Formats: sequence, C-alpha cells, structure tokens
Amino acid sequence: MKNEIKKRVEVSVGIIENDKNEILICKRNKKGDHLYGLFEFPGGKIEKDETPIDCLIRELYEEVDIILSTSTTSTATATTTPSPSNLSNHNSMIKLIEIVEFEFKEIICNIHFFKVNLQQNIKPKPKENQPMFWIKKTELNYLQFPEPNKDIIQLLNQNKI
Ligand SMILES: Nc1nc2c([nH]c(=O)n2[C@H]2C[C@H](O)[C@@H](COP(=O)(O)OP(=O)(O)OP(=O)(O)O)O2)c(=O)[nH]1
Repeated sequence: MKNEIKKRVEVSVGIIENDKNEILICKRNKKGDHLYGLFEFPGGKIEKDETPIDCLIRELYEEVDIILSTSTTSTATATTTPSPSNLSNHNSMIKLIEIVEFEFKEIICNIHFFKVNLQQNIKPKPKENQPMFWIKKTELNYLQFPEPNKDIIQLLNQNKI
C-alpha cells in the first residue's frame, strides 16, 4: 500500500505504574485486529476534537476503570513537546514520555506514550473482557508487544522511565 493513501491515526497510551513498580498491561483480544494476541498498554485512538491527554483519560476509564482527575494527581511534567495547555487542566501524575511514529502495513500510527504513576487507592479492572496483568518492568521484554513499543519497553527494562 502506498504511503500517501495510508490512513494516519493518532493514539494515546498509558504506561501505568503502581506502588510496587509494576506496569499494567492488557492483551489485545479483538478478532480481526492487526495486532491480535499481542500485549499492549491501555489506550486507543484520539477522537476528533480531543487532545492526546483527554483521550488518555477517556481510554483509561473505558478500558481499565481508572479515573484520573485533578484530585488524584500531583505533579505535571512533559519531557517532549505536547501542547502545555493539554497538561495544565488535568493531571499531574501524567507525563508524556515519547511520541512514536510507526508505519504498519495498513496505517501510520502516531503514538503518544504517557507515563502514569498510579495512586495506591486506584484499582484498575478490565472492562472489555481483556486479559489484564501487572508485570515487573524487567519482565516486560519477555512478552510480545507491537513494534512501536520496542524502545519504550527497553527504557522500562532499564528502569529509565
Ligand atoms: N492501545 C495501544 N495501542 C497500541 C500500542 N502499541 C501500538 O502500536 N498500538 C497501536 C495499535 C493500534 O493500531 C493503535 C491503537 O488502536 P486501538 O485499536 O487500541 O484503538 P481503539 O481502542 O480506539 O480501538 P477501536 O475502538 O478502533 O477498536 O495503536 C499500545 O501499547 N497500546
């Protein structure tokens, strides 16, 4: 498929860490999905008129029942160049780590990887019947993730994020 006719999608995902330094992952289980069976961080496509961080907040609630609001967060930082206004209204435990562009066979994805340090009182649960696990950072690289996650998994493995 030629580049110019490939659909481009913007995506937000959350690298959720708990107080035991474990990371929340899910398994993609929608039949027909181009990445069926792979592990992933919770997240999804950014909708029209939505900011990356709004998308992240919506997807985390829809998929794993995490409610992030100003009252549950503490510091705001961005390491790359998101629109600062995206971060200022909301939450502060949320940090943009990297935006990765990746060309799949059918689509081009621009994936915003956010790190979220979860407060102890927030207990995620899977809302879409997807398998969900807490995994040690050092064990993530034994699991199969989509190609765009490669560098991030490496950084987590080295405890750099
Ligand atoms: N959620 C998620 N998507 C990822 C990751 N890594 C990665 O390459 N992707 C890609 C896969 C998809 O092409 C795209 C996200 O799409 P999605 O299918 O999860 O989005 P969605 O929840 O809005 O899905 P849908 O409503 O269209 O079914 O980003 C990841 O760690 N998490």
